[in-house]
Amino acid sequence: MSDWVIHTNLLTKKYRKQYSVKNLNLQVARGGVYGFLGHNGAGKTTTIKMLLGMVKQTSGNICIFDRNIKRDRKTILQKIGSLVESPTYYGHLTGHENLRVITRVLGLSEKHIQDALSLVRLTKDAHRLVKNYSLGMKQRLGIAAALIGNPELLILDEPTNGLDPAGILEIRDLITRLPKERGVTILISSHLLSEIEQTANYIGIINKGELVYQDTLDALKKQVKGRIELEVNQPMEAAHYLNRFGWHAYIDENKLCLDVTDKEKVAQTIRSLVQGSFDIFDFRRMEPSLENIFIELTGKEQSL
Ligand SMILES: Nc1ncnc2c1ncn2[C@@H]1O[C@H](COP(=O)(O)OP(=O)(O)OP(=O)(O)O)[C@@H](O)[C@H]1O
Repeated sequence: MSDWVIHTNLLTKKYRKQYSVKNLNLQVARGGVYGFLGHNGAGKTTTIKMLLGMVKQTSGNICIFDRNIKRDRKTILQKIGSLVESPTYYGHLTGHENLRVITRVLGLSEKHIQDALSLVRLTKDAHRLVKNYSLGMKQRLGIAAALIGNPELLILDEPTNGLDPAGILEIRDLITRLPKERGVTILISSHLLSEIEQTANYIGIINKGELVYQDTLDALKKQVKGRIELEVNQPMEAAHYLNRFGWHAYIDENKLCLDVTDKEKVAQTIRSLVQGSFDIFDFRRMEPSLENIFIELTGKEQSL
């Protein structure tokens, strides 16, 4: 058994001459939450639909549970729960009745319904009509439906889209609990870094169909540099002056900048500037931001 629940090799989808997904080598580890991040139109849904066999790849391979989707599609899909685009439900039925429709099709028992409702914390509201549910509750019902066959892998495409802050919190809580309580592996897509950052331990960033980053969230954080910005009387001269002492100062919007945030280095920089007789009018410490890295990797023109 490999470490990967999902493993794709050069996965590619072309619509006419346009690549939607290009040479994707996705590696989703067992038991964790994989955050699949990218701007709108980056190729997340297309990738997810290929994983679920809803869209046929142009080239490349998909292995899920160490099986090739081309050969073992049915066996693989039996172990996956998914929520792609908005969940479908009957508004005139209760949450419980909606799930019963699914268990009948799958030949599952009442216990499965109770279990799924309890996981998404909808037991109390199970006998209310779904048309009276909040958006967050409807989304949780969609996830309950995805969980009903006790899947090993849960794939959620932008599950918090359109939800209010309370709804987002509900889904976030659920995504954090499931791997711990059930050992489920989760792949969740989003265009919001802040969303993925809260729940995922592994990150894949897709940009214009290509994977531009894939590693742990911690590794991504290590790439993040903070910086200091100083307003000085002669910024260009000050940068040259500092660089003669081995600093890497640069100018951004007429501010003198250095990619340092640790206290000792900040103090040394200011001391050097004072010794060089530069006037310091203003000083700002810019804390490291994951968002900056995301923008760097995916292009500034599409900032979040
Ligand atoms: N059936 C299709 N025919 C032609 N082009 C398509 C089709 N489906 C998707 N695309 C194109 O593929 C690219 C990736 O779309 P996709 O929906 O996978 O992106 P996404 O990252 O999921 O974004 P969003 O969150 O907006 O859905 C887009 O340029 C889209 O227009």
